[in-house]
Amino acid sequence: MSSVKQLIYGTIIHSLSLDKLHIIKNGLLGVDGNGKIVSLQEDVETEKLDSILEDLAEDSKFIRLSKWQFIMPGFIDTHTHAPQYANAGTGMDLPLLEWLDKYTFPLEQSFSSIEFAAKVYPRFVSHLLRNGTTTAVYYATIHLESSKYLAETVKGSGQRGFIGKVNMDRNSPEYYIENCNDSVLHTEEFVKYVLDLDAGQNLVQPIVTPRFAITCSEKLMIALADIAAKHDVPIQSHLSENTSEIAFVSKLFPDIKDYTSVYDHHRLLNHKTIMAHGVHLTNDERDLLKQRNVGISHCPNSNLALRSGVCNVRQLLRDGIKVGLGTDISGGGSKTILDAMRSASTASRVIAMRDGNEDHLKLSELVFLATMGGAELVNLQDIIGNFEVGKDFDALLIDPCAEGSPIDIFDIDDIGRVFEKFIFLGDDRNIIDVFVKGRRVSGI
Ligand SMILES: Nc1nc2[nH]cnc2c(=O)[nH]1
Ligand SMILES: [Zn+2]
Repeated sequence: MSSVKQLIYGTIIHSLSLDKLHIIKNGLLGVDGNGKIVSLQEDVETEKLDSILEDLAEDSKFIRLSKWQFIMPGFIDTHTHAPQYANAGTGMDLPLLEWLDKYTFPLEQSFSSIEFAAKVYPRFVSHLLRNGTTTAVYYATIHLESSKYLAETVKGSGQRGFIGKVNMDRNSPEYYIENCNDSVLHTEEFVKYVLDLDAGQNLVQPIVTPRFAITCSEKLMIALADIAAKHDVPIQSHLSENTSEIAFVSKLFPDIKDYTSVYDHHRLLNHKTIMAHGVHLTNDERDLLKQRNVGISHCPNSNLALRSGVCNVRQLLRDGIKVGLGTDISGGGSKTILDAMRSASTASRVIAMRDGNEDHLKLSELVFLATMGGAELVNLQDIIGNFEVGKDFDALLIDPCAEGSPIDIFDIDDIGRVFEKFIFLGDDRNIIDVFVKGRRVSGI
């Protein structure tokens, strides 16, 4: 017990696999001074608590959860655009390519000003944390300085984050474009800067970010693949989101078989690559993604809002492709992974109705995608995603009875139903504490 710095007693809920949601009653979870889970016991009788607490070091903290409170793993947002937070909830009248031109590129250009970035980024990171996102995978903009500033903001907040300086050297408006050399030089500088900032802590990491094949020349894509390989860092981009985008890519690369192969051709696909969307993939493309062990960030809010299409997540999972959830702010209008889970549920029901032979996603699967699935996408499945002993304590303390709670509990309810109510009805009022690596981070 001497290494335990925090001990939590009560209901503990986490995902063991896609179909196994584990609800531990009278659980006892110990966290050490480095934020690591050192013990997890089930069914610990209340009567035994006194003697357990006697052994607890004086400077350790004990949290006893009340009847309906529980802890669960923090949410992982595997795809979001921090600058686009300023547009969230607006401009959803156009499809992807027109939407980028009219709303998104003009906004992102404003981040050439650090002053503007300072108005948006801290608010966005705070909102994500308050809504239970303990890990987020961010796109910044093409600007080196404000991208560094986003990394510093995430670091300062205590959130775990992957931050990408966006690359685009063609098919972009003249007010928002880089030349290939600058793009490469700035990216390498950015990668080194963020690696230094993190100092090996696995909290803030760089991610190489060719925006998508349309806005990146072949030379740029290859140079970016080299930077990612040299520094052993992950890669993110967009893939097969919208049919006009796919047609544009096949016009740009007439000799390459399909969109996924374009990235493969430029050595951008590996086990550390996260591709957002993957709505319209062919069988061959899914095979290639599986072969390269690429993860797909499913962004249902965005796919519905931009009318990009409905992604068949069950098909991806059947094919053995890793899947996590993303908010894709501001293609998607909601900044919460709770909302992404609900939209993923709705999207899967649309597929079920349309195809007849496909079942919708179940609660255990939605929770897995929001936690363990995301951990697999960012290659931190041995560090976060659930409460296995040895992992970091990235967690949410949920109070279904918090003040102003949108959840009502009745005599017919049990903890399983209350958990389901939180997933489908709950909001930030129920998230009363957020921990990353054992540290409380909700107070920003
Ligand atoms: N949803 C979405 N798709 C993209 N494809 C290229 N850029 C973007 C973006 O900012 N949002
Ligand atoms: Zn996106």
